Amino acid sequence: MDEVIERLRGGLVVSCQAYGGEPMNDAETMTRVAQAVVAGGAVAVRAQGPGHLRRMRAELDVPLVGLWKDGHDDVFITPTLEHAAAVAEAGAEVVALDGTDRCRPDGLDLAETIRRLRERHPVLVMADVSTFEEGVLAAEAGADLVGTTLSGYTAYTVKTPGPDLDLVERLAGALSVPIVAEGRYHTPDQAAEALERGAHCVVVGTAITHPATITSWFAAALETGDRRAT
Ligand SMILES: CC(=O)N[C@H](C=O)[C@@H](O)[C@H](O)[C@H](O)COP(=O)(O)O
Repeated sequence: MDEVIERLRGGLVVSCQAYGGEPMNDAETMTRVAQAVVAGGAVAVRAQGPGHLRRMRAELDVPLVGLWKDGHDDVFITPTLEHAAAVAEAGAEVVALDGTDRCRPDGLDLAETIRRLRERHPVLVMADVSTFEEGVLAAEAGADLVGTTLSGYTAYTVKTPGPDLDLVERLAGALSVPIVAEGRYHTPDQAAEALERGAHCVVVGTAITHPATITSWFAAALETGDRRAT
């Protein structure tokens, strides 16, 4: 498993996810997207749901960072031990789960979730956190990697337009586990800066794999028309 951490070092992990009833939300399409990002240089793929993960595991050679989203509010990223076990059984080498210290739906705390998951599966655990304090607690709870994924997505954090690079730098300065920079990395420069500020690797999702959002950025810029002569 140390080998997986080494494969991630200094690299780009691309999150290949579609949501709800979106047209690209099927295992076949997301697996093709994942193959395309690997061809472009992604060292690993982050993906959602046992069905997508199983398909990707059969067709990709890179490590999979797997999660299972359930719900939208509070704890929704791989919320319970059973979700985590299903992600591991689908073939993910790294199980990404909510690493905040909020109550989990199955009543287990993070340390117990990680301990019981490891009893069942030889996986790495990535704790998705939203604050520095959560990152410290997640490392103490046994997480192998700590990601800034949830900064801006909890009730007590602010969603800045860009990534939370300060959180990356603080966590990297304080913890010995690898820090994964994730959340609103929209440009290559931002991703490179995360590595300079101590990240072990960077996860980019929307800006590479979510065409509806990328298109909306361009469409909005045309609608504003600020640059057009009046
Ligand atoms: C908060 C949450 O639900 N994040 C999810 C976690 O897997 C995904 O929806 C994000 O796309 C992923 O974190 C990558 O981030 P971005 O798409 O900003 O590059």
